[in-house]
Amino acid sequence: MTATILDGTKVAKRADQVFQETVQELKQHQIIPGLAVILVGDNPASAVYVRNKQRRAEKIGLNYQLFHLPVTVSQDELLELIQRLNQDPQVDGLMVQMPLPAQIDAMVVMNTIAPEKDVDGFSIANVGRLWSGMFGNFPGTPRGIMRLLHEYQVPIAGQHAVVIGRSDIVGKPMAALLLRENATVTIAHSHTRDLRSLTRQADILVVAVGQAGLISGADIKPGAVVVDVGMNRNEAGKLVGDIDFPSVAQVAKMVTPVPGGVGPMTITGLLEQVVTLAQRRVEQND
Ligand SMILES: NC(=O)C1=CN([C@@H]2O[C@H](COP(=O)(O)OP(=O)(O)OC[C@H]3O[C@@H](n4cnc5c(N)ncnc54)[C@H](OP(=O)(O)O)[C@@H]3O)[C@@H](O)[C@H]2O)C=CC1
Ligand SMILES: Nc1nc(=O)c2c([nH]1)NC[C@@H]1CN(c3ccc(C(=O)N[C@@H](CCC(=O)O)C(=O)O)cc3)C=[N+]21
Ligand SMILES: [Mg+2]
Repeated sequence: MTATILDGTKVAKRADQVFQETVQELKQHQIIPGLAVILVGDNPASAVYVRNKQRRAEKIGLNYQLFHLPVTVSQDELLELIQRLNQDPQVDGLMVQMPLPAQIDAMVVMNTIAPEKDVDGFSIANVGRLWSGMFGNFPGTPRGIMRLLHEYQVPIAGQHAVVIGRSDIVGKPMAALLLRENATVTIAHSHTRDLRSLTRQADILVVAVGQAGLISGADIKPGAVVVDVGMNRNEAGKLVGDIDFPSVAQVAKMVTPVPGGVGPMTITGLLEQVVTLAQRRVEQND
């Protein structure tokens, strides 16, 4: 058996076409959805993601603004910029690229962004909304993954989903979204005993650790759907995920590649969030 590839690049392109049409319609209401991204310092990986975001945002017609601050910026200066953008009616969505330099407290930053503009969904208001089943802004990666699973009509209700990783930006919100759609969810992390006995029970396995080759074909249930969030560089400098793709593809029903899987869908999740916020602006005007 060889697994079907969950093609994030293809699904992301299709989503962009839909978003582009929605943005055109919004423009007839004199609304141009705005996304502001704050990048601090010159982390090379962040530069790649921010460039990808900009390309996609401009393609669908968003008013995209990048604020690139030096690595030495003070926390107060960063907070002042956030407060100014919180007030700016042109800005529907505002995000600060992670990671941040050591002099800046990411928790304070995330909770200074107005919750209604917090398109990453990192603020405590949005985390609360996520876990209590309300409408809110939710992180791009899990949002994008849910969209990918829906596109391929992966059943979720009643399935056993195992999420490896419990970070605030991937693992926890992933578990919350799967739970909201009635999966039975297990969250594993570095203290989990006998990880493999859990992964072998998963109908849906999401791997978000940051360790190349963590999961191989022998660790999964035949016919499972495997989502690889990991992004690692191998010895050759090539981008690889957390799974041993060739062996997993022999056993799984569906699997995401790296690159071209979750990465592009993360940006889709973000753009979807910005467009949704701008649509609400129209509804409020009507
Ligand atoms: N494609 C995309 O769009 C994105 C990709 N990523 C990538 O996904 C990966 C995870 O990112 P992120 O969540 O931010 O990472 P974190 O480092 O914040 O979290 C990693 C998680 O993995 C757990 N873990 C570590 N080792 C093991 C192990 N041996 N067995 C089981 N669990 C383990 C940790 O457990 P504990 O909590 O106990 O420490 C932690 O919960 C990274 O490779 C990152 O680059 C991230 C965001 C978006
Ligand atoms: N505030 C904040 N929000 C985030 O959503 C956020 C963040 N900080 N910091 C870092 C992580 C990571 N992330 C990715 C975005 C795009 C790709 C992406 O485009 N990946 C492509 C290409 C990658 C490449 O070529 O290097 C792919 O997988 O095919 C990956 C990862 C967003 N994150
Ligand atoms: Mg990917």
